[in-house]
Amino acid sequence: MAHAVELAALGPVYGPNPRVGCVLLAPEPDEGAWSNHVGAPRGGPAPDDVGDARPRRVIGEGYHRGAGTPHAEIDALHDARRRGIDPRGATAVVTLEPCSHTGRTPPCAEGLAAAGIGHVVYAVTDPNRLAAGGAEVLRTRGIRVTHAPHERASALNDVWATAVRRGAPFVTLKVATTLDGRVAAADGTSRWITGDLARAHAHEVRRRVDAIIVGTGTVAADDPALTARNADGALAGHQPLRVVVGTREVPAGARLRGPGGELVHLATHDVHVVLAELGGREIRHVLIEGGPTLATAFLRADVVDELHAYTAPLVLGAGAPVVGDLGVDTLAAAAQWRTVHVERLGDDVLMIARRHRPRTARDAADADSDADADATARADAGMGTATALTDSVGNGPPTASETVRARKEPA
Ligand SMILES: NC(=O)C1=CN([C@@H]2O[C@H](COP(=O)(O)OP(=O)(O)OC[C@H]3O[C@@H](n4cnc5c(N)ncnc54)[C@H](OP(=O)(O)O)[C@@H]3O)[C@@H](O)[C@H]2O)C=CC1
Ligand SMILES: Nc1c(N[C@@H]2O[C@H](COP(=O)(O)O)[C@@H](O)[C@H]2O)[nH]c(=O)[nH]c1=O
Ligand SMILES: [Zn+2]
Repeated sequence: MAHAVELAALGPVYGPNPRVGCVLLAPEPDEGAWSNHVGAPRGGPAPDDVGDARPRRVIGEGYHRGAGTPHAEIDALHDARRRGIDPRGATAVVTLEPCSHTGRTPPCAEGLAAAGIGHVVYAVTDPNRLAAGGAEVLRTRGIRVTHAPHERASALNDVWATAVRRGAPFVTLKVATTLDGRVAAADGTSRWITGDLARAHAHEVRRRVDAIIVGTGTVAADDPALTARNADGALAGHQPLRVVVGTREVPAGARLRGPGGELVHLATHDVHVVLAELGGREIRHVLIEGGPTLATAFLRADVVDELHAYTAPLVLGAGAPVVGDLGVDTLAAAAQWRTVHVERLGDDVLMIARRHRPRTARDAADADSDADADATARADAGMGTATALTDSVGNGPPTASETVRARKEPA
């Protein structure tokens, strides 16, 4: 399963579909094929999560490359056939329950059954109600099915699964502030609060989300392009949707209208309308980069899942605060957050925190493992949301990006 997770991680983190990996194992233990077994322990065979006394030969592997392309299981079956191997009787180890539905592609449960697969081991129950039920379909075909929960397999699609269960996107709120929590000086100047490394980091995050949201106030003040750019300034291959919220028009010459992701203007102040609209477009992960008005509206509605707070060593003493009144009049009424990652970026510091919401009975029923939710969130900070983040809360190693101080992103 660990190798299936590695394969899954090769897929795109953005887009409507999950990252899924699949490894096909030969039906019988095969002494001669030791060198083909990825991760075979040097000291000799050991039980693996397929339940065998010793690892088996890998006869095919695959992963999902994004909506509309073959699912991991089908990709792995193709791989076996490319190798000239008949997968009949093989075990399919897959990170997500095989799908049972005809969506953009045919159902994998049927594909595995048709290929004569003898045993399916999967890590995560599919939270997508349209696609779920593949395990049962396989059982009714007489195929042995094992559910083997795996923390990293869950963590890999944590953001996606949250969005799919909810039918609305996972929400990340990014703010770049001074030490005294200001996003602009008294005269309105707001560029160059945080440095180049923070900017590069924020662009890396943009490359991983499906949509970026700002309010019309930010469009008017900053004229942002809201594109995802590589280190050399060139547009990244994946461009998130650019969403502007508010009643004012986006000016004809706005940079937002230039090259980049599709521009969507939502003339509303209702955050739930915004999220429903984006959920309807299969947007799984949104990044809010708006000003204090938008940040306040989303926090007040308690729809923010993750906070990315970039803090610069500047003290202004006056100027717009990052967030307005949230209706919190006593400490006990404040929303609870848990820090899942801290990183120094030049002179700035990034803190990533996840909203801590007690699990409902439904969440517990949906969950695949007993893994602590924070552990999942920390793992996700490294794989799902921010880039190359280590679990560095208090004890992580310094990152390669800790050396240079530079300037704030011009968006
Ligand atoms: N440091 C940072 O992280 C950032 C700083 N900034 C700075 O913030 C400032 C702009 O702040 P701000 O005007 O708050 O920017 P916003 O992006 O939050 O836009 C606010 C506008 O959006 C519309 N709007 C959308 N939703 C709501 C809602 N729920 N309630 C009320 N209005 C809503 C309103 O305009 P309408 O009348 O059109 O409906 C409102 O005036 C600039 O100085 C900018 O440089 C901006 C982004 C990031
Ligand atoms: N195995 C697996 C998925 N399994 C299920 O299929 C759903 C998407 O189906 P479709 O619209 O046909 O692409 C997805 O939400 C998930 O529930 N999806 C994937 O994109 N890749 C895969 O490898
Ligand atoms: Zn499938």
